[in-house]
Amino acid sequence: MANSKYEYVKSFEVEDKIMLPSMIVVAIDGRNFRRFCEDHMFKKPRDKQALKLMKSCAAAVMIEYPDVIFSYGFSDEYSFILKKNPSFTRDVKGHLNNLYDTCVCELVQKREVKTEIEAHEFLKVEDVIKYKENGDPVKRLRRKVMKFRSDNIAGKSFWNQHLSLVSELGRVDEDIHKVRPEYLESFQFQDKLMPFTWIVVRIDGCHFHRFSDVHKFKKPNDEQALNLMNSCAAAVLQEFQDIVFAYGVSDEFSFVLNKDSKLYERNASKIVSAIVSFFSSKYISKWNEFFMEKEMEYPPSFDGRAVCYPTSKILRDYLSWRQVDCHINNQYNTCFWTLVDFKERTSGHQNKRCKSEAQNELKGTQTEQKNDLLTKYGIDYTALPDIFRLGSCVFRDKEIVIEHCNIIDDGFWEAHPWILGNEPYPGNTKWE
Ligand SMILES: Nc1nc2c(ncn2[C@@H]2O[C@H](COP(=O)(O)OP(=O)(O)OP(=O)(O)O)[C@@H](O)[C@H]2O)c(=O)[nH]1
Ligand SMILES: [Mg+2]
Ligand SMILES: [Mg+2]
Repeated sequence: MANSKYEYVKSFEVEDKIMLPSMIVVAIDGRNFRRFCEDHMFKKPRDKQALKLMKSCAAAVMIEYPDVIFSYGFSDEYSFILKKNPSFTRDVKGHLNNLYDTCVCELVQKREVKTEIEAHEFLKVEDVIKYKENGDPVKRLRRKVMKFRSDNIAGKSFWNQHLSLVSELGRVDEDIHKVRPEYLESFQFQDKLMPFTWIVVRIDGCHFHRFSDVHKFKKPNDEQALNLMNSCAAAVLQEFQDIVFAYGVSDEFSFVLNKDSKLYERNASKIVSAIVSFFSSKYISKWNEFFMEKEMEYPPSFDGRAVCYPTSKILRDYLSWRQVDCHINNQYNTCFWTLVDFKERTSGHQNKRCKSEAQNELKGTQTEQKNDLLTKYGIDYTALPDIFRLGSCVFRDKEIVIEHCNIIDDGFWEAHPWILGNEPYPGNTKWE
């Protein structure tokens, strides 16, 4: 689907792939975790249950992402090591070949060391990881995650004992404690975002096609699901004062940080991971507020990326691009599901043919033809709720508000000049 004069903004998305054949380590660390531990009365100095919870989450990460071959954690942090040539293609063949042992390590005090190995068998179970366009399931064999309690991962003997790791990571020649920390730090990927530019963090639900199917979201738009997304975005604005505006549609949200923001010294991974993680936690904790009668079958996850836009004009073009995309997708989906619904009702049964026929009928149609089609089926597109047609804006106007308005035309920005920093916030005497 071609998209408008605004599409040029894509050229600001810089390539941020990590050079091959580097080994990637993703280190995560609890944000403001001291407060979290106090609020939840964790035992001091170490809460065994909390450590177990961390360990169980790390194991879940390794099952979800088979490219992670080793992880190591203590306190509120975990490091995940990815194999040298990450696949990230979730096809069956690749993953059938990917059946190898992995382990999750947990640091324990020397006194507590147990040599016993706790092995969890997940083998020989096939999980459906997603569905193809034609509805066929894509399956993957579950992996075996081994958990070790060990104090000696800094010694070469540990590594050299585990042959499955050696084949992925290579043999270890030196004891790790002999390596200087400065040497290790020199490998840290510096991803500072350009100063004095608008930073946009766009997050997007991972495999939401499946998530919305499993949770039987209404088609093409589920208002409660969108309200949940909006409420999470409002919580993000409450938490991160540097975010001045957010725009959301479907399973995505774009968060705009103030041009002068110094959040995490403009370190991209930190900013993105903090927002994505906060948003995901909120989505899970707020679920029951929006879906009282629907249990969450499994927790969703989101991914994210940060892009810098040098001027307000380009930032606005970015937001216009997303809103045009919202319109194009919504119009298409409304037509598609109207056709499918009609075909299913008239043929008396649900089948794949209805979907492919609807797809063929819509191929190559322009806006006007789509509107005509909807009129034929008694639908006035312009009368559909704004939240579906325009997406959602979240911003501060004395308090944090959620609105569904046209952000392409000047009107919105003229009515809210403080968002892009041209005026102080309403009710504030000082500039924010
Ligand atoms: N039924 C329903 N589905 C929705 C709704 N909002 C989002 N979705 C689904 O979520 C998908 C979002 O699209 P994408 O983000 O491109 O696809 P994805 O499945 O999340 O895949 P990745 O983002 O690549 O992980 C849509 O294609 C829909 O299937 C909704 O309100 N109702
Ligand atoms: Mg998605
Ligand atoms: Mg999406």
